[in-house]
Amino acid sequence: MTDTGQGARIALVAHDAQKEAIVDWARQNRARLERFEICATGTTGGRLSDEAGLEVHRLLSGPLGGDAQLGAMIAEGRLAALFFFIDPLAAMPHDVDVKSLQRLATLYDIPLALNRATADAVLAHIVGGAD
Ligand SMILES: O=C(CO)COP(=O)(O)O
Repeated sequence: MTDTGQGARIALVAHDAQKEAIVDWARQNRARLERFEICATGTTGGRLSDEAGLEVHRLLSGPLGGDAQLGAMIAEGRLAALFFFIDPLAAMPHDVDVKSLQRLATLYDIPLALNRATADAVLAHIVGGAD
């Protein structure tokens, strides 16, 4: 597993129906998230920056290659954890990219949170590692 210590790179991603939820979660956890270098897919990153005040490195939008960029980071050992608030009720045109990202996170044993409850648990875990 990639090191999750202070300053490690983490990624935040949310499908459209979950963007309010990830912004709300990020606001509530801003102090803890700021210990890390944050990457996000394009639209999610814009919202996190504007509405949660986080410093975010924005990648391409997910459907335009952002999920694939994150998958490459995982394969190269450059991502320590992935917070991916997925929409469980809608089909995505870029489903293959979504699946690929989840597969690579699983393959490379990256902490992967797919909903808010697990995001809380993963964040507590990596913050503990960063102390
Ligand atoms: O589609 C996404 C993840 O699969 C998220 O992309 P955006 O943050 O650009 O909306």
